[in-house]
Amino acid sequence: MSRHPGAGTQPMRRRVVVHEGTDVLPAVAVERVASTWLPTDHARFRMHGFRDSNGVEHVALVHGDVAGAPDPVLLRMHSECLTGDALGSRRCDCGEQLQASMARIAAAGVGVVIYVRGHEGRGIGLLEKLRAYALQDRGVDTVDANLALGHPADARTFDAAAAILRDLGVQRVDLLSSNPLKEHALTALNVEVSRRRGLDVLDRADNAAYLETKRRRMSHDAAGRTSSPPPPPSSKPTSHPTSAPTTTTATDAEVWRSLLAGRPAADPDHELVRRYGPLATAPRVVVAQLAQSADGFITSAAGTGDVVTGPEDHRHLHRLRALVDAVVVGVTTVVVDDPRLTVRETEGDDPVRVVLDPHGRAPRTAGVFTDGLAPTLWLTGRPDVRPPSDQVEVVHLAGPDGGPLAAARVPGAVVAILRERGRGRVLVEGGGRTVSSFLAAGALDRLYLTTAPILMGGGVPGLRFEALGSRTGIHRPTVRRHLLGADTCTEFDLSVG
Ligand SMILES: Nc1nc2c(ncn2[C@@H]2O[C@H](COP(=O)(O)OP(=O)(O)OP(=O)(O)O)[C@@H](O)[C@H]2O)c(=O)[nH]1
Ligand SMILES: [Zn+2]
Repeated sequence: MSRHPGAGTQPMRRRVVVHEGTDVLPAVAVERVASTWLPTDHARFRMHGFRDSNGVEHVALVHGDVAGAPDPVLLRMHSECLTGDALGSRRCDCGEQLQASMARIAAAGVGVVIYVRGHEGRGIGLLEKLRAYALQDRGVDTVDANLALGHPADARTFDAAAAILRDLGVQRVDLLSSNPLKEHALTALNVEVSRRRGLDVLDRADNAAYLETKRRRMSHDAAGRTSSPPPPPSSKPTSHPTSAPTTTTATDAEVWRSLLAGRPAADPDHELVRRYGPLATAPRVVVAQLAQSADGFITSAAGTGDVVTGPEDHRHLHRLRALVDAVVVGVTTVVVDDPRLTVRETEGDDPVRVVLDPHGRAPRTAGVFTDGLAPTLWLTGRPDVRPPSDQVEVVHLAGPDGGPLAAARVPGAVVAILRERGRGRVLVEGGGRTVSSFLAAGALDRLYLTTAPILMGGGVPGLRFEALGSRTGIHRPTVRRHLLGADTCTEFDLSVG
């Protein structure tokens, strides 16, 4: 079926030539050789295999109806990276970007991933990239390593990708990339880039220095930015009647600020708006977040606070904190983890910290009582507990007769106490028992349950509750799914039914 161009007798079915401006350049042509289906975790993509006139084979994953689409088509033009894409390397962020872009396109319903072969190592080839890695192991940065080996810092060309877009009938794209040079390359090849936005992929300890170098030396956007700055004059040809000016779009930071301000953001498609829009605009809402292994444990048996989910889930938790007025934890979490419960991994104000401690077990030396980072409410059934510092307000939980409050009534009482203090937006953050008790009491509007793809076999249990009053014991709320790196966050809407 597949044959090298010119090597066989079968004529090429399509040949697309891309010219830069009106110049006749050595153009790259592509031939569509095969089309099939590719079911993936994200969507069932139509997959087209192309061979370019240099003999390099590429694939395009197409979702939805992209040919002649009236709106710009979401595009990921992904440079081949065996180590990142196939082997899960943490030296770069390629694998995560590829998965995130497939998820994004699946969610949007329309889009294209072009997997560009021949781009390995920014165009220097796999083994040369490994030699560059070996230099980087000795402290050379990613740019100087290429140069030291006699290669340009970036040897990629995007003609084949532009030709594939033509073949697919795509003229206008929303580009998923942090690299402005990709945008300029497409524009120069007469593909209209209506905007460019980065993917919400976090730096990790193993790739932070590499990503920092790309930002400092290779003009990649700063973390979290998704802007489309105008291209540098030298890279934009003047003779381009068909290429429209690039529009600047809201950055992640701007979208996040509008969410913090409770304003429905302009772009309903933005990942942050999709994820947090409903929470940001509700004046009163009680949500919970819990992270657990696929078999339902939040930490090992020793309860030493090993975190089962990855950094994206961690950042998600900080975003939830920033969007609420109060964050509630059970006393065991305070005793075992001594958490700060402040907002550190995103912009936003710290919520008031609430310790739920029916028997007065929390140590007076706990950070939430002594660090002075944010006010704390200590909710306890023990009448003799006094505030350990000015930052702490003690509220005594008592039943109607002044005696201990029944466990099943505690969640409702907590919400009422917080509302009396003008704290209508509440996050219940842990541990497993506290979140489960709010769920079982019907006190939650939303539950974000993040599952890590790991099996623990035992440990401190996550969600455990009695069947929620349904006869089958199975409860099927409406859900939305968010991919957070390797983890999956399922958002249960519990406000109905
Ligand atoms: N030479 C070299 N190539 C690398 C290195 N790390 C990753 N790559 C290659 O870089 C390519 C991806 O480029 P990146 O700079 O990560 O990102 P980009 O494609 O320019 O921009 P994004 O669209 O935001 O991903 C892949 O082909 C990788 O194989 C490295 O340290 N040295
Ligand atoms: Zn990579």
